[in-house]
Amino acid sequence: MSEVVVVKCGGSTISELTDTFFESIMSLKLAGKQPIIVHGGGPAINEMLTQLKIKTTFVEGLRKTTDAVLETAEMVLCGKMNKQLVRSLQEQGADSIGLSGSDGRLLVVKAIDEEKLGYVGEPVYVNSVLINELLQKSYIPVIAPIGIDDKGQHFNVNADSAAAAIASAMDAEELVFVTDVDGILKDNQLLDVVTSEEIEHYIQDGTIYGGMIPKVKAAIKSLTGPLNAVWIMNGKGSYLSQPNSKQLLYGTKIVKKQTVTNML
Ligand SMILES: Nc1ncnc2c1ncn2[C@@H]1O[C@H](COP(=O)(O)OP(=O)(O)O)[C@@H](O)[C@H]1O
Ligand SMILES: CC(=O)N[C@@H](CCC(=O)OP(=O)(O)O)C(=O)O
Repeated sequence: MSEVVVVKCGGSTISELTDTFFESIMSLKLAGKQPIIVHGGGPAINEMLTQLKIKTTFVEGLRKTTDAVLETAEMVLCGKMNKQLVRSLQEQGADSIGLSGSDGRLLVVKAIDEEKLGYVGEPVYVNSVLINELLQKSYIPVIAPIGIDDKGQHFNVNADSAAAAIASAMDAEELVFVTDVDGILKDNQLLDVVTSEEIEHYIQDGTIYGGMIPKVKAAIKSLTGPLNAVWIMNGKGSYLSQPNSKQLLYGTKIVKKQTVTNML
């Protein structure tokens, strides 16, 4: 199986993604890579919850998920956001297929803390056999972050952690978080390369906050496996259209530890 590239599209940027982004995904495919899209949809869930007058709160970046919140999140993520991405890829000629993590038990999860967070799950198993079958049939899977537990209960899953779990299970070559900023910023400057250790420090001192926290935590967790680097970049960037020109990458590269080359 050729190299898997997991691209996580943040809800902050999905509605802003242009044809160039979707063409880039097709370019990856044409260059012989196997793109997998995992997406979020936080702002769209917020909007729908407001319309339905359902209260929502966040605990450490995770949405406390009651029955009503779960129903709404599933509707928005698996309906609206997932189909929007599937359609945009199809418009570029891709054979994209939309799934949620509960379809085919693709993303098995366990509750993080039901009392504190309700139906919020953390990934414990990824059905990589199913994903591989789709890749072999040349589909681009587009995966919504809803998980299922061993009793069949559905869960809301942070999309960054879903993407990291899928990248690890698929032995991905690359994991790219596409968001609405160029990467990790410190004093308004883009950090080109950061290590897991530096990230812990930046969370402590408040440089990294809010929605960037689940992203960097998911990145650090996935770096404990074979993956060597995780990228955070802007949905409006041009990297993805240049799969063979890594020197053109623009964003933050998160690495396990500072390599000698990086320090020079
Ligand atoms: N150090 C940082 N550098 C850049 N963005 C940061 C940083 N710390 C927090 N953020 C915030 O993280 C946001 C991206 O996370 P989030 O809104 O959850 O995006 P997504 O929906 O793409 O997952 C940025 O828009 C920014 O407000
Ligand atoms: C548990 C939890 O917080 N789930 C997220 C799922 C969507 C998501 O992660 O979307 P972004 O990538 O846009 O942040 C939520 O309900 O907002």
